Amino acid sequence: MPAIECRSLTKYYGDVRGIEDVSFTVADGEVFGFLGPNGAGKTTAIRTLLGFLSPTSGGATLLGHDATNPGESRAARERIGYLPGDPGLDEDRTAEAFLDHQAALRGSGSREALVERFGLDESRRIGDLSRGNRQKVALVAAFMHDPDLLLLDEPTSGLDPLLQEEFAALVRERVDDGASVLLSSHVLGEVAALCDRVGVLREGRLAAVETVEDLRSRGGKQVRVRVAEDAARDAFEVRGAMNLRVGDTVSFTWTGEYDALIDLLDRFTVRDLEVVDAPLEEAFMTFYDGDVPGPGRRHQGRTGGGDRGAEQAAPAADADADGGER
Ligand SMILES: Nc1ncnc2c1ncn2[C@@H]1O[C@H](COP(=O)(O)OP(=O)(O)OP(=O)(O)O)[C@@H](O)[C@H]1O
Repeated sequence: MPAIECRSLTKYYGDVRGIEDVSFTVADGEVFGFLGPNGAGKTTAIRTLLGFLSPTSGGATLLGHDATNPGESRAARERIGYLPGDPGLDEDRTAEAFLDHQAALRGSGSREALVERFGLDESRRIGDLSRGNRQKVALVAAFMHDPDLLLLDEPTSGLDPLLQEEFAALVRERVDDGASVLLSSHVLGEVAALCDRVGVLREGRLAAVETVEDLRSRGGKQVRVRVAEDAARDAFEVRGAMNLRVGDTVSFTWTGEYDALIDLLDRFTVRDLEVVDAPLEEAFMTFYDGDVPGPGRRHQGRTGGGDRGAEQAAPAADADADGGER
């Protein structure tokens, strides 16, 4: 049984498209990444899967439960850890009171270990915590009941690099213990480091689902070569060579067959040669027409509409789906 099976899932907010015709499967024990720029539909997909939003059409199962059926969705959420992209934590409560409440709903076997691991001071009022510390509270809430499936929306936003590493280690441990993960990010490196496969969301649609390995190979190789002869530009303007630069050395991104590259270079006396993986970003140019998700792009808070205000740091067992929206 797959951890998630999503079939033509579509969610419109009135006339505004959230996601359209999104289909994918997350296998048991897999880490699947949603990658896409702001507004691509990552949060909408996750919240519809969780049953917090009712789909306009299509369906999904989570851990075998029908995500569109409120009773089944509630049952599934007991075995799910959810980290919202924008945890609407109650500012007046202490972290301890919030985690106590979440623990009462779903359990808290790993709470103490996680609090220690992330160096969280539970006694402080959530309103007094920095963004990173709030994110830690949300992380502990999502992981502390040792869920079978984790849905993590921009999980490392606000965390410093050391804590990002700690988070990545935690995800890997949980997957080794049998959990499955769906995480969203617009940080390519994060997705590449953690995920087995990536679903690229663009304007509400899944533009592609690929293994990280395939994505890398799609990016091609970066070639830098110095030749003894005068390197005429025309000689390198061949199919497969992109971003060509000709100077003392010639550099280009090679997306063709290796044999063709060797044939090309064989016409020269090669003095120096470097062939390395092209940055993963290049693979994404093909999906985004230059609007590439990357480390420089930060999460921007949204002004919530409709049901967004009800978001919590973990799925409350009694959370209601919005029901009414189309
Ligand atoms: N409550 C809402 N009411 C109306 N439109 C919405 C609402 N929530 C999201 N949208 C719209 O749905 C589309 C997808 O937004 P969504 O938040 O799912 O994208 P995202 O990929 O998660 O973006 P981000 O990285 O900014 O979180 C956007 O056009 C957005 O404006």
